[in-house]
Amino acid sequence: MSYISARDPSLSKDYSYTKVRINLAKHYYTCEDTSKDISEETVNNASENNIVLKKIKGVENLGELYEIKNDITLLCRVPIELPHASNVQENESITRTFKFSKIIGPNSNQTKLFDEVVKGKVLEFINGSNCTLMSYGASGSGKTFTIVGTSEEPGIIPRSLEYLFRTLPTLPEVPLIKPNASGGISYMTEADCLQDKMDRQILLSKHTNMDCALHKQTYKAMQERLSNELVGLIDQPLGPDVMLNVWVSFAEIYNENIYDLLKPHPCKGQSRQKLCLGNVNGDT
Ligand SMILES: Nc1ncnc2c1ncn2[C@@H]1O[C@H](COP(=O)(O)OP(=O)(O)OP(=O)(O)O)[C@@H](O)[C@H]1O
Repeated sequence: MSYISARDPSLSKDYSYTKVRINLAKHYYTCEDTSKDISEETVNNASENNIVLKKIKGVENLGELYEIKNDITLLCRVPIELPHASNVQENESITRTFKFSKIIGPNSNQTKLFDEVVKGKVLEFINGSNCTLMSYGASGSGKTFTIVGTSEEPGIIPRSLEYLFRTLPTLPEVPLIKPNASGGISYMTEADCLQDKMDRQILLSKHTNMDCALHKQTYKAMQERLSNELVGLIDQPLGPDVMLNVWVSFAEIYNENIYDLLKPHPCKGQSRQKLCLGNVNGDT
């Protein structure tokens, strides 16, 4: 997990920011058979590294809309009452078959999802691999529920954080190193540490007391729920020469602009600073 570089104003001098657009469909491809009847010939193109999951939220008319053929095949029906494509007869229903790496059915829950899909990835991350998990779906389809969850049913973020921090050995209170924009690390001076501490205090004080208390209360309840979950095992015990620091970034993409959510809100009348995607040594 990296730290958003644009929080450091000095970086803009050293790096050229470019418009970088990636067609994610090419990377995260789920094969679709557009024929009207189910065909078993569809091919699953999700590779070992690109796992495409379909999570199905329980809704009343689920059976009319979806049929889970097996662990990886989903049949979707476009409801007859919806406007159809021009080449489809009236009263004719359309069905489409989609293949995924795995289908998480409506009877699954947050614990199963985390244990079956995410936990292994967090462990891989702890042991040195890069992992990305992206949640994509229409408004109201359950992204926030799945990723954040509730006090009663904590989602992927609180579960990952608890798993991460309970698996790692105790971390130093003062950070000594920090990721930089070129993918390396920089050592922090005493002044950097002080600045970072002040940034954190400002960030937390910018919430109203009510918000802050509510967030803490919710997270505490989540932590209590997760306190009996098993921790992971680090591949190799860390030697005395290994230094561990954890940094997180939290960004929002809104109307095609990227904003750092860990940067305090600007004063009234000022607009939020937009972040740019940068290209450093060929990496975005
Ligand atoms: N698996 C689930 N079980 C129970 N309730 C769910 C589930 N998934 C979503 N919900 C409920 O459905 C509603 C919409 O879900 P949510 O807010 O997570 O959608 P979203 O995809 O984040 O929407 P938006 O993009 O508009 O923010 C919420 O009330 C949420 O609690």
